[in-house]
Amino acid sequence: MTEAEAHMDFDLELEPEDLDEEAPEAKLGDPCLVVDDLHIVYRVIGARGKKAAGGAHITEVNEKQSFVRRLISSGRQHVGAVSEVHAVRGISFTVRHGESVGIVGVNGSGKSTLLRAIAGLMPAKSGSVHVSGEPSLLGVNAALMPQLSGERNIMIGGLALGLTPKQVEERFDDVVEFAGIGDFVYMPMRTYSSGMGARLRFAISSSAQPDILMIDEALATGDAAFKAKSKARIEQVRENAGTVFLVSHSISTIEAMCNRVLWIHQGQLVMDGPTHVVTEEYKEFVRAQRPAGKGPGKGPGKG
Ligand SMILES: Nc1ncnc2c1ncn2[C@@H]1O[C@H](COP(=O)(O)OP(=O)(O)OP(=O)(O)O)[C@@H](O)[C@H]1O
Repeated sequence: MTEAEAHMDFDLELEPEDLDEEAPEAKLGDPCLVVDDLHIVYRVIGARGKKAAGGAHITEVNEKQSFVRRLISSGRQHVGAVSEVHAVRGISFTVRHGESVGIVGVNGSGKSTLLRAIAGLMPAKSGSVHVSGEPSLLGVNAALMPQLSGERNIMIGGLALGLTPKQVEERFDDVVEFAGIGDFVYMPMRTYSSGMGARLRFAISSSAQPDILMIDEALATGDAAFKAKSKARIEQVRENAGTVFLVSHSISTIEAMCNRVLWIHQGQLVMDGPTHVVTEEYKEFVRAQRPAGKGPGKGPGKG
């Protein structure tokens, strides 16, 4: 089984506790996020090949250098060609307050890149992201530091989300309890399992009642009890007219938590609609890929 197929199996994994659950009806408010024809490009030095993970497009960049520039750089070590990975290619959508939006797609399709762009952590090559609301939208992922203890990261992450030091102190015990990391909170974050790290990030980012709560896979790494707690917290955010974005390979988690789903493939939006309509199509697509045994070959809607 290829790595892509292994992930696809995980995609379709249904957990018994989620089967009967559906995301509650959303009370929708005004638009709070507009993504307009967004393009995100990574520049990679020394890369070769035409396709990256998930079929993202790679272009080798032939930079014409001036005579002076060539003269200056002639003494430097040659680091290879510069390539561009076009990870998000012309995505547009609008989200309203109170929506809970899931993002699905095979590995490397551009989900995390899109989330990071919405969080303001990735510059757009072209197009734009317009956000209304507090800058607590900032994902804490960028702010957390693996060499520092969980305790220090709770403070840094809380401050990055706009809390005062006193507010962080008041919420400290709740964050540790929610993340279920016990005394590990005094250890450097680099010693955490990926699940512990993900749970702590979720606990920090949801402690500030953000306008837009963004979750990347954290829920997939938690047990049933953590999922139940997370679901309650997501609903709390939405009740306060917040918006939730969730990237997960667990379709059952997306179905339990989201009212709307965006399906991204090779950096493009292939479907945007009510959760079950999109997840059914997506599951069909993933199943159709399996017999070929070669991972994601054809794109959706390409026969
Ligand atoms: N820092 C980077 N530099 C260069 N290319 C990158 C970088 N990060 C991601 N990419 C490429 O951009 C494309 C989209 O990656 P991204 O991580 O957004 O996909 P994803 O859908 O979140 O994948 P996964 O489900 O595996 O987490 C992939 O082809 C990936 O290889």
